[in-house]
Amino acid sequence: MENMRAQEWWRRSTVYQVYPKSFKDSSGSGEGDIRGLTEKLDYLQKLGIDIIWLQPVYVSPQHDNGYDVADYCEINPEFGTMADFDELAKEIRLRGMHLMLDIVVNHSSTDHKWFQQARQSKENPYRNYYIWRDPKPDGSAPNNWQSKFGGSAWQYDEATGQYFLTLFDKTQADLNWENPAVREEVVKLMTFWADKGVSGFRMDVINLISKDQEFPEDDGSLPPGDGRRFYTDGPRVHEYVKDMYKEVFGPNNMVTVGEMSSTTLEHCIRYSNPEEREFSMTFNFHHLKVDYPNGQKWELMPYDFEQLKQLFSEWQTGMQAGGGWNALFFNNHDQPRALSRFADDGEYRAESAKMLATTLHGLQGTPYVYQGEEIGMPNPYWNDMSELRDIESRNMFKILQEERGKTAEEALNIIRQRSRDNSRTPMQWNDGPQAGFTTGTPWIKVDERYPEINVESQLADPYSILNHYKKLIALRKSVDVITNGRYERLDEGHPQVFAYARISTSETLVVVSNFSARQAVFVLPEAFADVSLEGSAYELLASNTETTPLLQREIELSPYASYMWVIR
Ligand SMILES: O=P(O)(O)OC[C@H]1O[C@H](O[C@H]2O[C@H](CO)[C@@H](O)[C@H](O)[C@H]2O)[C@H](O)[C@@H](O)[C@@H]1O
Repeated sequence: MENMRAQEWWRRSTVYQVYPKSFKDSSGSGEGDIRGLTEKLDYLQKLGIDIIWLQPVYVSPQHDNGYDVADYCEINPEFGTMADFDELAKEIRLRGMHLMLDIVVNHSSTDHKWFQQARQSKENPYRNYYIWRDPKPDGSAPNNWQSKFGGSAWQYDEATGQYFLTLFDKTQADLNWENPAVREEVVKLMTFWADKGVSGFRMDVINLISKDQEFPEDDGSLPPGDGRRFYTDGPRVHEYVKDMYKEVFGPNNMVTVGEMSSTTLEHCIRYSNPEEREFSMTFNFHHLKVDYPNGQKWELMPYDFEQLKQLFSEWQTGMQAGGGWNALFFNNHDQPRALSRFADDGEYRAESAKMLATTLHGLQGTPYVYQGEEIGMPNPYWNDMSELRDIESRNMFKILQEERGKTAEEALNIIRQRSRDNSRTPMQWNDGPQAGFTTGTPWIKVDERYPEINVESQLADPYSILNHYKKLIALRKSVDVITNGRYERLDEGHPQVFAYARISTSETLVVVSNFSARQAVFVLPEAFADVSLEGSAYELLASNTETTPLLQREIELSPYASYMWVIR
């Protein structure tokens, strides 16, 4: 396995996630596009990025911003043409970077020709591409499973008198992976993109593809009682993933990441241990639910810091022990900005952004940087619902009032903190009109703090958040212990500090971060008793304060201070 791992270049890589609609508009349409991304490749190369994860640019009615695909092998005209895509892929290759595409095959759009055929009649050859069930005798849905975007997971089709399954929006029909023809279609479409030279895939909610064929009622004995236990990491999922590896990922030597919704450590070890021949790595979301009271995303509470540290530690230790590999992230297009959620986006914005970055980039796994994170973009302030675009947020705004007894103001306050649109505002390139994102009217508002927070100003400042990211990305390539070191948590329930070590035979990395707005003192465990000796061989690799702190047993940390040292 060690030999196999050595060849896996992506273990030292950093991935940059591009939400194309908000990255860079080259045409003045108000929406980002492929050419806009091509214009910015030099920026990403200079940042040190190895892999660009491009979110869906396929033909789609855009009810869920591209996660509702109507044609898997054509480019949505709003994003450009296939020639634009080919040009992008070529320019990425020329810069020595890699392109990773988003593959969304738990479901397709109901606009897809397969679904349009399937709904014609029960006898149509495409009927079995989707999941259809008869109503209960009283005409209601086949079971009580809930859509992740709110409401029943079943949609009634008047014409044929059956329900079809939609775990997300009602226009995202779940594909029937039990049908070998569907699996063949998926291999075919992935082969199409592999043949175009893409280096890998990010597989959307891929652990939901195998459903319990009994489709049982969820009796609520296991929270959240919405049916997910019957389709999450389901009965045949590993078989299906292994087939994709055999047909596409393996032969094309691809880097792949599976997005694993509500998953377990045991399954993620199986998905990402190279001996299993499934994925290169997995995303899990447990650490991003530490502010969900009783698992409820649409209720508010301050985040549980101890739980956050425990979850990181459990996944670091568990994945190491089982030979799995983590995709490391604090931000993505579905999450509010981590800076506003876990730290301070006001007075200590710069310190906070660097602290979160240092904490994450010292861990084992492959780090993902979500556009705007590298300049410390915070959640924007939403004045009212008319400013929001996300389908989930709009559905939930209604549900919170109609079914959960919230006033409009309470519902808006929840949406402000939880909405996926928090991370979807346009990338802030400079302090010009619309932050340099578009010459037109942006599809979603630009955060008003852009004159202060933008790429251009941070490129010019050696101490900027952007340059801090650049340094961390480079360190992963030069300091071996960051890739291979054993993880050990160092703080024992410290109320403000997260501290850990990464240990190999020749190096020890120490990362200490203050997650609070107060001064903190942290004492390293006994094993580090001798590190403060003058002249001992340690080096400060990353810091977010103006001081150069000594590595000694007792470490003082100013608000949101964070340090990374290596001892050799
Ligand atoms: O919160 P989890 O149950 O662990 O699920 C993880 C995320 O899954 C969904 O995200 C992805 O699929 C959606 C449908 O294709 C798409 O809308 C989204 O953009 C994808 O990333 C879910 O929407 C997210 O909220 C969860 O975080």
